[in-house]
Amino acid sequence: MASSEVEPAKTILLTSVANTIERFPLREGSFSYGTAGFRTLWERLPSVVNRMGILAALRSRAKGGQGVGAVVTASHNPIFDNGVKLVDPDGGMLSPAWEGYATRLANASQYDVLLTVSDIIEREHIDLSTVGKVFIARDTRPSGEILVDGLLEGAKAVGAHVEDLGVLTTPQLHYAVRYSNLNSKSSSLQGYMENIVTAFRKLVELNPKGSDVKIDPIKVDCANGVGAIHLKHLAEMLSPLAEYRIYNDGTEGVLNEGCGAEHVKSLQVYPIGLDAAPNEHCCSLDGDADRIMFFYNNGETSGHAEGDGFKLLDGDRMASLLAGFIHNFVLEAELDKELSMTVIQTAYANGNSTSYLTGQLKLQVMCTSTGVKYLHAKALEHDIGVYFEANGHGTVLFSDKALQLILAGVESNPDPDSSKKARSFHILLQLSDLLNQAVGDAFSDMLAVQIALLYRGWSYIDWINCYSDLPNRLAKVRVRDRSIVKTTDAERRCVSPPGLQDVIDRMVKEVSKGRAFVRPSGTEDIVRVYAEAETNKLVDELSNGVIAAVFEIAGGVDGKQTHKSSK
Ligand SMILES: CC(=O)N[C@H]1[C@@H](OP(=O)(O)O)O[C@H](CO)[C@@H](O)[C@@H]1O
Ligand SMILES: [Mg+2]
Repeated sequence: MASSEVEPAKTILLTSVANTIERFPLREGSFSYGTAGFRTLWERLPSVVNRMGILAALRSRAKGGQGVGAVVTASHNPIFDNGVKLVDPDGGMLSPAWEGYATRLANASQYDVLLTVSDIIEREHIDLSTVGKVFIARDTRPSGEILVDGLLEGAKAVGAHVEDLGVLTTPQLHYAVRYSNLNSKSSSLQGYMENIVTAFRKLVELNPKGSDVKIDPIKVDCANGVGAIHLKHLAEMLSPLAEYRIYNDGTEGVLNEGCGAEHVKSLQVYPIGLDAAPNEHCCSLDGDADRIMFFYNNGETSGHAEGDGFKLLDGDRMASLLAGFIHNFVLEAELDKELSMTVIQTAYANGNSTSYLTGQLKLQVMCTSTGVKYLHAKALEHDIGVYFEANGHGTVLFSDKALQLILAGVESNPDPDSSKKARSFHILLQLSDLLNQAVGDAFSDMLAVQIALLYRGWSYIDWINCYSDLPNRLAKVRVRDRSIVKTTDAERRCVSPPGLQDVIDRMVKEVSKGRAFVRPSGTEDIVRVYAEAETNKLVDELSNGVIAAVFEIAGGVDGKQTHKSSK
């Protein structure tokens, strides 16, 4: 574009931005684009969401018009919260370099919005002759419909074509964005569904034990959220091969209230309305279906009615099951010399899961900071990257090199029945289709776990018997200013406030298998304290000691702690 044309184009764009933001006045308070985008009470969000529409369109134009996504969701949080998160053209989280723009835009006065937009156009060398493309989706929150209007307006004001995909799970939106920019798969919702259904069916057929097997039915708590809508459809497509019994489908209960992945994980109790008979396979999705927790009732009574016999299989368990399962086929396909495979965890992974992965399965394990974007980025550095947060976010990524080698193996061994090696190539290919390559996805994770258990002939009991979790505690401490707490070494060590880490080190040294760390939450105004040790007694001592130290050294407020749970 000739430079003389730039200024008028920019003036038109800024006028259009000025018009849209005027309709969505800034609310009180400050906003920060954190681990999960922006999240707060929905009434505070109209201006933020409108500005994220503007930013999504700018991001798309900066990427030469590739599709970008914006999803309106507050995941596992209460129904009156909402949020907005942007999705990059590869289907992953917004580039960290743009998170700063997001925060700046969200807090800017009306006038500063124009300056910020102008600044982004200059810095990112945005060619104003490109047209942007923005995909929008939302979860089932009633406020979503209102907020989406602002998002739509913002994106259109910056000259983007907007496609409102309606009520989708967060991973479905990530998938749509990714494949709208790649031509390898259909990016439509139907395309998403057919892709995982086909991969699942083929994997059942490829089972080395034969395809005439019974898949254990699974009870799925959908947290009264968007997962229920799409799981109903998925269940119809997979019937009668597999059976999904849907609970908390949103027809009666309230989103995330007494149910969902966060509820079962933090309280270690069954979701409301789901009666788990001993050893029945169950799981819980969160409100936007990007994470999943598995659980069962082991039949023991503990006098704690809500959680009697409750046994949780979390993200660490998924990492170890799927990593071991996939590695086995990598070995059988004789790809282990050519492909690097790594499991990525965060500091919240139970120490015994890490020992199992490295000691028993002989796999490489790496640790990153909390937040899917960090795990995802690290996974991309490897040919096969298995990443899971303990709380159930995660997937398995296959590099282009891995896919090429697997495809070449399938092409030179078209008959999976010809050898174990041949079958392994076919299985790996289908697993790479089943597992969402854009982001962690409760549906594809659930189906992948079912396949791994099916092939192994395992129940949840066999799965849980791989290792036993070290007793652990996760607590929240409210402090005056959590930004003074700074960490290093993938958040495992605290460098500020001074002296805190020394105290933690001294306490950890005193307990067998002790480990503890503190970090400021990226999503709540609190400091998180994690501790684990060999016994419940020791972990309580360690956890309480560290909580007290944080309170004293980091400026605690509101009593010693606000919340504590065992994982
Ligand atoms: C200990 C923990 O579960 N932390 C969660 C939580 O982050 P915090 O930064 O700890 O608030 O929310 C993130 C976004 O959903 C999720 O990625 C992460 O795992
Ligand atoms: Mg979620």
